[in-house]
Amino acid sequence: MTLSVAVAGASGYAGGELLRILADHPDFEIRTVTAHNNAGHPLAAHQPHLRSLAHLTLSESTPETLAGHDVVFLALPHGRSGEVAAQLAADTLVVDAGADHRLEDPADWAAFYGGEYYGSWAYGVPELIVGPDGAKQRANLAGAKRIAAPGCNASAVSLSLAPGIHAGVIEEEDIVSVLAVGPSGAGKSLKTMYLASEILGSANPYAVGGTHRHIPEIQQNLRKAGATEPTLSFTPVLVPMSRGILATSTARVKPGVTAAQVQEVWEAAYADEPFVHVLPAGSVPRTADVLGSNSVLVGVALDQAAGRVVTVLAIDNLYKGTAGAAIQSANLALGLAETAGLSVNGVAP
Ligand SMILES: NC(=O)C1=CN([C@@H]2O[C@H](COP(=O)(O)OP(=O)(O)OC[C@H]3O[C@@H](n4cnc5c(N)ncnc54)[C@H](OP(=O)(O)O)[C@@H]3O)[C@@H](O)[C@H]2O)C=CC1
Ligand SMILES: CC(=O)N[C@@H](CCC(=O)OP(=O)(O)O)C(=O)O
Repeated sequence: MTLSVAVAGASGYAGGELLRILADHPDFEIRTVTAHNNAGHPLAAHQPHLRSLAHLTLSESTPETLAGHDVVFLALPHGRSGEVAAQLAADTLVVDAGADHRLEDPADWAAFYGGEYYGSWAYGVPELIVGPDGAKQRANLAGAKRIAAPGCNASAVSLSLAPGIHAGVIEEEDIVSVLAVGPSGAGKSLKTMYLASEILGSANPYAVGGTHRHIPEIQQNLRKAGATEPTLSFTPVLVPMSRGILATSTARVKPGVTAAQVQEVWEAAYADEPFVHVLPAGSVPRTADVLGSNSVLVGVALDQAAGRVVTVLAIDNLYKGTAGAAIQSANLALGLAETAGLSVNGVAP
């Protein structure tokens, strides 16, 4: 049976990537695409690379235009998706690419976002370890009607560290994550810091000093993996690549843990995962290896002299970091094959 789909925020980067994947998904038919200032325009004016969808026109992102679909994907600014989702039918599967439903503690929401708190939904990273027995988040997605897709950086760091936290081979305090990120993570809105003249030839740190909004989301994930009060220094650095995240995380190793044990822990955590691949010992990924795919590549090493485990993880922020996670989670919620419509193969060079 083909399921009808609406994508809100279809003129943006996350909306565009959702549409690109959904266009080739065997179980979905895209019926409605919506925008805000650009409502009324042909979709092709904003997503000219989506040739098979060139017949579609952008409507307003109202509850009325989004009603009557089996699945609604929201790729709207923070605050807006919470407002729209609250007006959608309870039996519609709603997947939010934004942050409005990710945080379980209203105090975290107030501290890092502010404004109305809309409550938390099932978190859209199926591969995350969320139970003391090693249970994965996919179990909580089966049959869900409301799903919060992750923050792309939060997903990268959480997937990097959850195996080590769960297995008890790393300390949960004094974690340090530094990420190289592409500007598409910030969306299409025009801001000076994302101009080509500011980005090309430069590496620009931002949200330095514990202010990034993904910090409470990562801590929430690490608690589910087994941490009690994880502390994390998190610094993203904007680099000149349109897509991609390379997350380098380090954490103190527990006494007596060997390099072979560290490799085994990460391999065991992701052994059966279709999209998360642990590289052989001594190998680390590049962002170029995952662009355009739902793949997560992670390399892990033990820095004996520093007494720290180092993980290096690469994802495409728009694919696995957002749209791929949203669609993979929707597949699980709907009882479809988890991998339906999603590719492990990237584009290169
Ligand atoms: N880019 C990324 O890598 C990631 C993005 N996300 C999240 O996805 C969501 C969309 O982000 P992204 O695609 O990057 O952003 P863009 O700026 O590229 O797109 C925003 C979309 O929202 C629409 N929009 C803007 N203002 C309003 C409004 N007031 N009411 C309704 N619609 C509006 C825009 O329409 P119009 O063009 O007509 O103005 C556009 O379609 C955000 O919540 C973001 O945080 C999550 C993970 C990663
Ligand atoms: C380059 C850049 O600005 N990237 C964004 C990624 C945003 C994201 O993952 O989405 P949400 O805003 O929905 O959390 C950032 O670091 O905030």
